[in-house]
Amino acid sequence: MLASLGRVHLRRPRSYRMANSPGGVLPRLAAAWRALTATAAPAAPSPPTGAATPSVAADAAAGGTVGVKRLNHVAVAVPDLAAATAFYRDVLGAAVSAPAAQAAHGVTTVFVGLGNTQLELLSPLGAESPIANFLARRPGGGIHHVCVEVGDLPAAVAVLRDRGVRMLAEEIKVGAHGKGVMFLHPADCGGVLLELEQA
Ligand SMILES: C[C@@H](C(=O)O)C(=O)SCCNC(=O)CCNC(=O)[C@H](O)C(C)(C)COP(=O)(O)OP(=O)(O)OC[C@H]1O[C@@H](n2cnc3c(N)ncnc32)[C@H](O)[C@@H]1OP(=O)(O)O
Repeated sequence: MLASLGRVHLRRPRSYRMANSPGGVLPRLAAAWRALTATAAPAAPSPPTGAATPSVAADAAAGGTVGVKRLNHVAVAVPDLAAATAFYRDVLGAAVSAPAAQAAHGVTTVFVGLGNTQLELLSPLGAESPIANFLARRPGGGIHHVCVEVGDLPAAVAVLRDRGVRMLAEEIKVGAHGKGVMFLHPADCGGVLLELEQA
């Protein structure tokens, strides 16, 4: 109806009335928009791209971050180093290093090249090897630790100590790559034995 009692009523098209009826598409779109805008979280900042933290030492002083960088290696404790080396070299076709005794760490290591990272095969060396208990509990071997690089290891250790993360050595030691390393207690790192290595 276009007019009634002297007043002009403009009637909307039937398609609009259907869309705007209860349960129609317009009220549903409006409800969806209200729900979206009420719950939408602010956009998360982009993840770091791997660039070094400008000053980890400054961060440490400010209670900041460690500035963790790339994965260096995943270590696998093995009961038979020769057999494990042969498996990675001859069966999987990976390049493997010669075994190297790491007397200061109580292990013998073989590195397995994987292109984007490496595996470190670990075998006990000496009676006091820190992997002896691990292998006693898992005679077949298993993933022992994860090693990530940091730009400034002493500063990273300071940050972590400040945050109550337990170090597994008093001082930074020289690791398998001739660089400083520090192990962090697995109970403070989500059950993972974490090794930090100077990049
Ligand atoms: C050459 C160098 C390099 O890469 O440069 C290396 O690789 S040297 C690689 C070898 N060196 C290291 O691993 C040095 C750091 N490791 C350590 O200080 C030790 O091995 C600990 C990780 C503290 C474990 O000491 P220990 O065997 O005497 O104690 P434990 O057997 O009673 O274990 C204490 C608690 O830690 C847990 N735990 C032990 N080893 C673990 C591991 N590899 N990953 C995750 N959790 C582990 C146990 O389940 C237990 O948890 P619950 O209390 O919940 O039962």
